[in-house]
Amino acid sequence: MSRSLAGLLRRSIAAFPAAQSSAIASGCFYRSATCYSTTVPHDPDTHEDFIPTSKLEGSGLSLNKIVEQDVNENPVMIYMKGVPDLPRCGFSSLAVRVLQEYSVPISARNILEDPELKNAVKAFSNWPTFPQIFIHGEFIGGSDIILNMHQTGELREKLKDTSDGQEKVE
Ligand SMILES: N[C@@H](CCC(=O)N[C@@H](CS)C(=O)NCC(=O)O)C(=O)O
Ligand code: FES
Repeated sequence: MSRSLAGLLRRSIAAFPAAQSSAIASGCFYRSATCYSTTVPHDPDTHEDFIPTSKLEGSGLSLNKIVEQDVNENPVMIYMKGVPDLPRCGFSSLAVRVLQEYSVPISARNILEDPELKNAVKAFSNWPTFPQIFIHGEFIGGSDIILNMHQTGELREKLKDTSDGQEKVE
């Protein structure tokens, strides 16, 4: 593992000492003000003008089709909280940092921007949490799995057919 990635793993815990015990209990490193793990319940009394809608729906494709297209057309696709340059959750941040160890293009969608997309991705993969990573159309899993695959060398194998998908040498 590169030194930067090992550092990130340590900082994920160390940066939030006060929240550490509750964070570990809840699975949330960013608990308190910046945690996005809660789902906003749909209020049946909300006027339909204010019900969250998907930005992607205007494309004419169903959200399920959009996800299918995303994962088939992009060698590495991640659905995450935030964007690769500004992850909004420690788990998404970790997954991006792992993928950035390789010279592969990373395609991403921010599910925080689109609750409908978030539900569509969960239904597509049958996986309840984010991040969600797909490689060559295959659902891989979340941050624990991608980190483990990186550590065992399995990720390098998976990415080796992707254009210049070699682990970066540091
Ligand atoms: N162990 C998981 C951690 C991911 C996780 O627990 N994500 C939570 C908090 S960000 C989540 O997505 N919860 C459901 C949601 O927010 O809709 C992994 O390996 O990816
Ligand atoms: S753990 Fe809180 S947003 Fe991901």
